[in-house]
Amino acid sequence: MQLHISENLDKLSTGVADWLVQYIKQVLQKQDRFTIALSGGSTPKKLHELLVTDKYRNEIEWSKLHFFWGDERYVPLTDERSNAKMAYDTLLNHVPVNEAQIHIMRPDVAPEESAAEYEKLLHNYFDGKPTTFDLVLLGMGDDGHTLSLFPGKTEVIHEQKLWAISLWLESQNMYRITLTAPVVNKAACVVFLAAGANKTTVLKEVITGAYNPDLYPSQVIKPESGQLIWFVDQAAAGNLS
Ligand SMILES: O=C(O)[C@H](O)[C@@H](O)[C@H](O)[C@H](O)COP(=O)(O)O
Repeated sequence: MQLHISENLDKLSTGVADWLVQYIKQVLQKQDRFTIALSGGSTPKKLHELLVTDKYRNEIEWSKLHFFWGDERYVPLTDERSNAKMAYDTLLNHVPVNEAQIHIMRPDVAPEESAAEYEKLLHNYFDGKPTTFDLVLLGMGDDGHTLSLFPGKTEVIHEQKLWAISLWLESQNMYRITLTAPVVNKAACVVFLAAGANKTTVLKEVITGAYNPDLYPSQVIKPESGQLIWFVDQAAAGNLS
């Protein structure tokens, strides 16, 4: 596991953007497609906004990237809570990609159907390959959740068969569609982004505490053969080093 600590979210985002450009180039030297699962939440926004500036935009072969999501709120694509909307608004509408490269978790069919459709899509892409996504970008909530694996949701946290499932999240009064640990843990590289003092305590528990994924679901992310990299700011890192 690698831990990169930056002074603040801006510097964290720049560090991730620099790393990402090099990683994409490295992967595309060996294959003609790069698969990335985007994270929801607010932390990735700054990274997305950087990637659409000339400095980074011109360094990436956008036509070779395929975009997936780690999880989605089951709300219309026009809803501000939609992870897909956030990605379109801050990234996908500003780079030369076409709809065939973008694979959303559909909010216009029943949640179970959307998850089942995504399950099929993922197997079409990754069955028979040594790893799944080239990169999974993840955030971590201040309760230690990642994707839509929330504390106490033991079935979802420990799902071992399906790669994509739907769940009812009573705390937010909405359905969620989420990838599960098995498909993420088969990725070639998993990157967590975490920033802010509200994550200090939980980050220390997740990274250095006893293994307790029912309380700290982010701990269930342990790539089998891929890299695990944390990009955090000093506020979240606290006295981690
Ligand atoms: O749909 C979501 O909410 C995200 O996928 C979720 O897992 C997010 O990454 C964390 O909640 C961190 O969110 P912030 O980046 O806003 O702190």
